[in-house]
Amino acid sequence: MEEIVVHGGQRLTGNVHIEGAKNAVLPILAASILASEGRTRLTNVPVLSDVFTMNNVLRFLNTTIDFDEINKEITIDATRQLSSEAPFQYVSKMRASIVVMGPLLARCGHAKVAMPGGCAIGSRPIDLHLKGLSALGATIERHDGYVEASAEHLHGASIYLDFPSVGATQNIMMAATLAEGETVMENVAREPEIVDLANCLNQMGARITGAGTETLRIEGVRQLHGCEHSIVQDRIEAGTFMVAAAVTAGNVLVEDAISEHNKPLISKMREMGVVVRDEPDGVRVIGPKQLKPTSVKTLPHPGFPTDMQPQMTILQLCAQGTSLLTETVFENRFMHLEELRRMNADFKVEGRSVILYGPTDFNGAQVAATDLRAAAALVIAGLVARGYTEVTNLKYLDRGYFDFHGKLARLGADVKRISVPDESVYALNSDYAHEAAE
Ligand SMILES: CC(=O)N[C@H]1[C@@H](OP(=O)(O)OP(=O)(O)OC[C@H]2O[C@@H](n3ccc(=O)[nH]c3=O)[C@H](O)[C@@H]2O)O[C@H](CO)[C@@H](O)[C@@H]1O
Ligand SMILES: C=C(OP(=O)(O)O)C(=O)O
Repeated sequence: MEEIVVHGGQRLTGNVHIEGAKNAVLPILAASILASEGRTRLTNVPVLSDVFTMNNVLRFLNTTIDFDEINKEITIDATRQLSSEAPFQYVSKMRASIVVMGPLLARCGHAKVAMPGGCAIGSRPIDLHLKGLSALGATIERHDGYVEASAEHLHGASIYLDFPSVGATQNIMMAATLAEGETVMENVAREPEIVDLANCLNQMGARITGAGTETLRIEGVRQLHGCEHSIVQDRIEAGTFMVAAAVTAGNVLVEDAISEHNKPLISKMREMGVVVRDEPDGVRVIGPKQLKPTSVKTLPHPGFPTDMQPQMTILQLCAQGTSLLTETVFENRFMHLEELRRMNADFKVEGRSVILYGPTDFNGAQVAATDLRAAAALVIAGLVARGYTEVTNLKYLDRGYFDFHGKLARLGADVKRISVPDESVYALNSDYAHEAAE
């Protein structure tokens, strides 16, 4: 197995490059299913395990995928007759594969997708996805762990989402592109990744307006075709490096970051005493000697993103005083905190909120990532801890960060990714990682 070993205490300085967004490329790959004519070429594609998983789902559906990892480009040919079943082996690996449902239904008149189930951060039902597809005319059946949607033809509808779910907005919007007539979706997700998906769909010939607002209007068309599209920058990766820079009292230019996409994070960081400024080539972050405490509540966009919550708790734990964080989007996204307790963090969870007692004198420890953003948060804690921090379970990190340790090392962090012997052997040999890191 592999782990990241961080020796804390270095200020981060320099420039860091940000990849295309995982949460944009995954639904856009699913959207490529809709192109019955021509190929789709995506650029600025992040090289992530989730992207490989989505490529495998699409291959299983009978598309041809060519991933040029060096140039970060994917070409998809979905012009052949497609299979309409996404089995458990893929959907269980990555929940986001559920977004093939809308495009498959629209393109094939049928979609059978394994129920995604929950994950470490919450239960994650898909009732809103199904409610929307059924409003477009699909018959929905659930059996043997699968959900099956069928429709001879889809028709436009008025759909109000009870909650602005990102995945439901994407699935319904994609299905509606080929429905007959107009679909009006209200209370939809407004994330930049929704806007990127709508832009790509429009280049494929769809007629979508209102992306980025609470109401989407989709005028159905008969057919979509391939296009060229560059994936939007990853605001969560950018935000993660902003936090890493701030917490180490560093000075980092996060290249090509779009500050408009990270407004709630930047506003909180400024409140804590961090200097954040737009520059021609990106966003510069300069961390103060002492951080001020603050209160944060996660919300759908344009509120504070839940995907930045674990990283934010590190900043709060380093602040001079008591901070509060309330997680309203996922019911179980505090698991990184128990790991941080081993690094000397002091906090109290009360329902959906956590009171964080700073400043923390973090000490290095062996910690295990429980999910994607928890992994990043633990590495960031290691950057400011005394001694060595060893972060395991890197399969989570690899879902959403390309070369995370390499980028941190180039900013001056003392960090390495190493192979260690099997866990059981390793437990008897705790000095191994430190020796390997030196
Ligand atoms: C691949 C991708 O883009 N993932 C992002 C997407 O996930 P995802 O699309 O799964 O997130 P949603 O916005 O759908 O979920 C948000 C909340 O709505 C609930 N819900 C959702 C759908 C539904 O039918 N019923 C329901 O109750 C969920 O349980 C959760 O509590 O948005 C999340 C919220 O910003 C981010 O954390 C994820 O990184
Ligand atoms: C929760 C996340 O992703 P996913 O929805 O793919 O699990 C994330 O990116 O932090």
